[in-house]
Amino acid sequence: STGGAVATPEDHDVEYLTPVSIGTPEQILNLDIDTGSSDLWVFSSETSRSEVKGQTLYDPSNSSTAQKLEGYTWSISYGDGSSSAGEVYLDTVSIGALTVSSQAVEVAQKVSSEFTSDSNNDGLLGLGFGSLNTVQPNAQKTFFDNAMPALDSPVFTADLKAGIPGRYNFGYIDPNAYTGNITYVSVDDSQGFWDWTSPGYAIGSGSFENTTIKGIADTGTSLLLLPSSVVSAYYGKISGAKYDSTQAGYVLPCSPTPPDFAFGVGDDGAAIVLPGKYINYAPTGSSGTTCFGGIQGDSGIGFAIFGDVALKAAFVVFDGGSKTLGWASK
Ligand SMILES: NCc1ccc(-c2ccco2)nc1
Repeated sequence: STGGAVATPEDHDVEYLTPVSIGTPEQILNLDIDTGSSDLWVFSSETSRSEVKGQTLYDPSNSSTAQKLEGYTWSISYGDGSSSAGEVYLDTVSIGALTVSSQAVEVAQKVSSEFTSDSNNDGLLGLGFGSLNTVQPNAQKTFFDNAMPALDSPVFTADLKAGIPGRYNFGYIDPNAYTGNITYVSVDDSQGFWDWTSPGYAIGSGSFENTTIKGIADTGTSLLLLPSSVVSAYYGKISGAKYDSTQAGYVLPCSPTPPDFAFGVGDDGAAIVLPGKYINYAPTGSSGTTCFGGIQGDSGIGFAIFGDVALKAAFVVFDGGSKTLGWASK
């Protein structure tokens, strides 16, 4: 089997939302597919009314295939400080033509203000490794883990794009979605993440800097978070760029277009190039003169995060069979 669906960017590509069908008859919710976590949770009929503002709600009582897991609960908090918690059902979940008949659907009873104010986001679909799942008393499998045995190939791919819809596919690699070769690298799944090591970076037309950068491929994080030495080297090349403590990040003049940023993949010289315009993440004020940087520091996290700013420059294969990541330009 195979499947897939469109991934539509929200403002500034802060996140990408994908239609997911849940229950019988189908209830379609737009979920944030997140390779950095492993819970599938949704806004629901059980979500505190004061914490819902425009989201589509999954109502298990309207699904003939919903089965409550009595006594099961979940609670999750994310790196950005947001959180949610609730109870658990099993139901049929589909992404395009790919259906999992008994998927754990975690219904939110509480969500933090960040989710409440994100009116188009109806929940998250985690595609990290199973060890990150928060369901108690027994952890539940991700959609990918449940689907994998039936997939033509044990993979899913992320083809996110700047400002326009891209796609998540399951079970196959679309040869028309990328250019050149796919370079595969090893993954350390010991922390539950798609954790890999880049050999270094280059700024603009500059020489390649060999420096080990260990980090996670995370579709659920907006920015590219890198070691402070790399971030300082990048913004040091840009007149007027500075760390703004009020914005809690590096800001830069939106014009002229900043230099490209490339990160290495594998030991044969392959690299993914971020066009400089991807680093103009969003204007900080109404004038549009100053932009918030799409590359920021990873201090305090313990690893780099290759979030959407990086991923949207690549075609990425998440290989659950070999536990590798494949990177290609496009
Ligand atoms: N890295 C997982 C993740 C995804 C989305 C969010 C989110 C959306 C709205 C508010 O917070 N938070 C964390």
